[in-house]
Amino acid sequence: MQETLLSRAERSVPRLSAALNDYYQLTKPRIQVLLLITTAGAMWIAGKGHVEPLLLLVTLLGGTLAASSANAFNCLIDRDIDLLMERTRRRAIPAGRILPWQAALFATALAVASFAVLASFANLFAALLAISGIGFYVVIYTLWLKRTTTQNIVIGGAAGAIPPLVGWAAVTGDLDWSAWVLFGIIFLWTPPHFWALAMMIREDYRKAGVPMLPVVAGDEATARQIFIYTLVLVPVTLVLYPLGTMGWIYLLAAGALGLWLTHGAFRLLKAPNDRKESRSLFKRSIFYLMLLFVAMGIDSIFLFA
Ligand code: HEM
Ligand SMILES: CC(C)=CCC/C(C)=C/CC/C(C)=C/COP(=O)(O)OP(=O)(O)O
Repeated sequence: MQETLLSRAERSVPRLSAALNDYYQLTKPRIQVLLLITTAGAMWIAGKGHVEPLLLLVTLLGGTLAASSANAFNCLIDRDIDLLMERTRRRAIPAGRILPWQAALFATALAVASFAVLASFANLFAALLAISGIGFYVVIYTLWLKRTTTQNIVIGGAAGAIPPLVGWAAVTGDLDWSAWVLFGIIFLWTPPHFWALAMMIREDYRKAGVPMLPVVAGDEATARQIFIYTLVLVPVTLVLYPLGTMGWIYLLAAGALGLWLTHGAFRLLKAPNDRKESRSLFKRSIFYLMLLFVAMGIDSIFLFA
């Protein structure tokens, strides 16, 4: 009897950890690291190199809960198209391991937790910004634009640019020009980031009937758009220097990183059908944004020392 109970308990441990992992994956954890870096970078600059460790911690926690909620709602709403795409068909909802009502409850609980954490330990403005980020990503991007227009991620990309606003507001209770430049950087970065990926997996989106730009307009037109957005993005990153928000260390880093990203976008422009080039630009876009925000952090240490 005791043995049966024991073996039953032994069997339930892996099942519980598999279920927990399914819920964890619903939050798209791999994307969160970069969202955390952009939030922390904004807080560091807003605090002129000095941020209360506890405020940093609770803001990153509240921001992660908000992004997790947004991603879980996205997985819930997109379960039909996720089932049709190779990249996403093994996700827990389309694969039937999490039921839609369970995902809805999970996503709602995360949103409530995010609001409670940010409103209690940061401020109401930061909490409201995070909630509006969830609303924008879920309603404007996922429910409306994603399935209806090739400009889906251009407008929807504004949601991904909200985390630095949350970080800035948590520190100052307000948003100034520099905060909006950070927003603009991520807003303009999103099309090169995402369209490079969409070029790699264009057939998946075609199968699912999602009107991503490479599906509708083709590789050449998409590579051209990526190049244009990159050319606009780089000068916007440099604006933080004349604004006095960042110093020369950042200026040099942003210039060098900008050339590196532009070079990647140019190579794709020359070979728009080459999947190696789109894959390389997608990876480059992620390192680019990560290193840009790391450079902001390093510069603030010297600038505000
Ligand atoms: C509307 C805007 C965006 C769209 C449509 C988008 C789309 C995607 C997609 C479809 C993937 C592949 C994910 C997978 O294979 O599961 C991806 C990867 C990624 N995205 Fe985005 N993204 C957007 C904005 C952002 C933002 C704002 C960030 C962070 C600041 C971000 C960070 C990342 C990272 C780090 C990865 C790589 C994950 C990995 O290691 O596989 N994305 N993105
Ligand atoms: C403050 C706050 C809560 C902001 C929200 C930030 C956020 C969740 C950004 C995520 C952007 C993203 C990964 C989009 C992919 O969606 P997709 O549906 O195209 O990707 P998929 O095909 O992998 O599901």
